[in-house]
Amino acid sequence: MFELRLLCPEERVEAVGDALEALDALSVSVEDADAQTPAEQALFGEPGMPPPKEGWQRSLVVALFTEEAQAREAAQLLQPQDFFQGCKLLGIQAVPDQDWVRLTQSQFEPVEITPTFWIVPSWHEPPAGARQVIRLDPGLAFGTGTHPTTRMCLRWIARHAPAGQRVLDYGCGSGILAIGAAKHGAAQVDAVDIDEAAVRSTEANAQANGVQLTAGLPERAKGRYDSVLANILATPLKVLAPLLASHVAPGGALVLAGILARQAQELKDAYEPYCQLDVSDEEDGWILMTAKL
Ligand SMILES: C[S@@+](CC[C@H](N)C(=O)[O-])C[C@H]1O[C@@H](n2cnc3c(N)ncnc32)[C@H](O)[C@@H]1O
Repeated sequence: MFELRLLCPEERVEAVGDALEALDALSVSVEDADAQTPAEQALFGEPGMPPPKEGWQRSLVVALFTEEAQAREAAQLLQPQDFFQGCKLLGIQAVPDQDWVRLTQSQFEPVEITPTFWIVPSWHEPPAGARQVIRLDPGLAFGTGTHPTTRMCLRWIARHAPAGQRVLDYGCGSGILAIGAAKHGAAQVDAVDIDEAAVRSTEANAQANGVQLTAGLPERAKGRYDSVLANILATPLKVLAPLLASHVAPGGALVLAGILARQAQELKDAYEPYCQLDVSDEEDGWILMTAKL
């Protein structure tokens, strides 16, 4: 692979990027040409505010090509164009071969939920002492155990070991909570999501983990469950309050995540007609709220 490196003023970046893509660049990346210098510019605003400006004053534009000849031809075609005015060709250089798969994989390590309960990517050996292991690779659906909300739900499952129970994972994503419950002995597990891709991902992950569960769209959730887990977000959790509460069997547990610490009271209020929610775990500003019905 060969990369063509260009320096472009802010107003030229879009046209040059589009032209490079039209010239069959495999990828085009843009970064602040003044990064790591006193002239570096931040392009993010205060929370809730727009960014101070759309682009950097000077951008380093890097286009990747399979062949050196393609990179040279792109440079020759770009230089006489009107929209190239003010831009500068920095050079063409070979990109050393990398094992990209290995590099990506090396960023995903096994995740410890408890000393005996781990989430382990397929390319790793489970750590010694792991008794319940969820095999899961980063994929399209949310839930690979790297987010605090998922970890808190899994910790709850490990602590409350739902052996023999009927469990509902509402908003299953990758199916990680449903699989975790099955690995802890749940007798029947239903996993539902509004996203069809999540349903397919859950089915595939359940099979890869050798566990039985039923995955489907939300209407697949039927009747009452001993434990209902929902890691969504505060707003949908509030809307879903009557529905989720109606799926919990008398004496059963409701476990909600995806809630920021400052949203605790709103959630308590929304569920007050059905149960008393309490904060039972906290990690990185996220809370786990649970109730017995
Ligand atoms: C934050 S992910 C959680 C995934 C996984 N359960 C976990 O704990 O990592 C939330 C999931 O809820 C799904 N979702 C969002 N709103 C929903 C709704 N109203 N009903 C069912 N699923 C919903 C999303 O498609 C997404 O897969």
